[in-house]
Amino acid sequence: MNVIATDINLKLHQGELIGLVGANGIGKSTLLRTLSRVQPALHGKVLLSDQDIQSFKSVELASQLSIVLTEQIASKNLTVQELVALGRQPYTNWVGTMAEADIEKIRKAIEITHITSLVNKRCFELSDGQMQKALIARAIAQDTPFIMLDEPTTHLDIYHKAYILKLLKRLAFETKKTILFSTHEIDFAIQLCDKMIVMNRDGFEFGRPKELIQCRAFSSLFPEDLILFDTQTGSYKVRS
Ligand SMILES: Nc1ncnc2c1ncn2[C@@H]1O[C@H](COP(=O)(O)OP(=O)(O)OP(=O)(O)O)[C@@H](O)[C@H]1O
Repeated sequence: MNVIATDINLKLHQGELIGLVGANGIGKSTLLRTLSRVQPALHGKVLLSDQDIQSFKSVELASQLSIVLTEQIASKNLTVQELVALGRQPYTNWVGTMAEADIEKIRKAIEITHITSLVNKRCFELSDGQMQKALIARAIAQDTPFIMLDEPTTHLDIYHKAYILKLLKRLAFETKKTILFSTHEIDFAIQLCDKMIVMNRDGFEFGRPKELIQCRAFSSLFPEDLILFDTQTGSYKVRS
């Protein structure tokens, strides 16, 4: 057995956008999968609204927590409209009948993720970035108090990276959701997140981006032979 990370102890609050950063292979996806019950923790507890996550029934958990993983979805034959509609599954009855409110949430999720022109396309016809936006729309349609996303902006161009992260920030603030996402866009995360989790070989640091800059959390994230963290601009610079 390979233990990825230990002694992770933190509390996330309503209305916060939290970025999870760290080098390749450090354990960001593993942490998100563990927090969302996709895989079991080797040790310790995850509490959601003070309740052990293990004690939730699956459908109950799906109404509290949505997760966007990087893995491919099961059926790429679905249209974008159908994929986003899956977000409403935890709330519909056993035949999947949707109420007006469900349809409205799907419409809104499609609109704010800028994928209206894609609704009738099948998922296999989408580019990676378009697919990423459709999966984010599905999580938004699910409308849970807690949203987790594993590298939600990987395939997006720089404009849409900023757009999606700002959208997540607005969603967290306006709808009082807790949104946790992993990312390699450290400079965008520093600018937009309320809090960040920095995973490194010695453990993890958790706090507001400004505090993390001050305690040199970003400076010690990578070997300093190639890149240096500039505390003034909050970004990495290539060594000349
Ligand atoms: N299915 C698996 N089986 C065995 N080991 C795995 C598996 N998935 C990941 N690992 C290992 O677990 C460790 C953490 O991987 P994880 O995917 O959580 O890292 P990450 O921080 O998300 O990395 P990246 O930034 O590259 O996506 C890595 O060392 C990886 O090799």
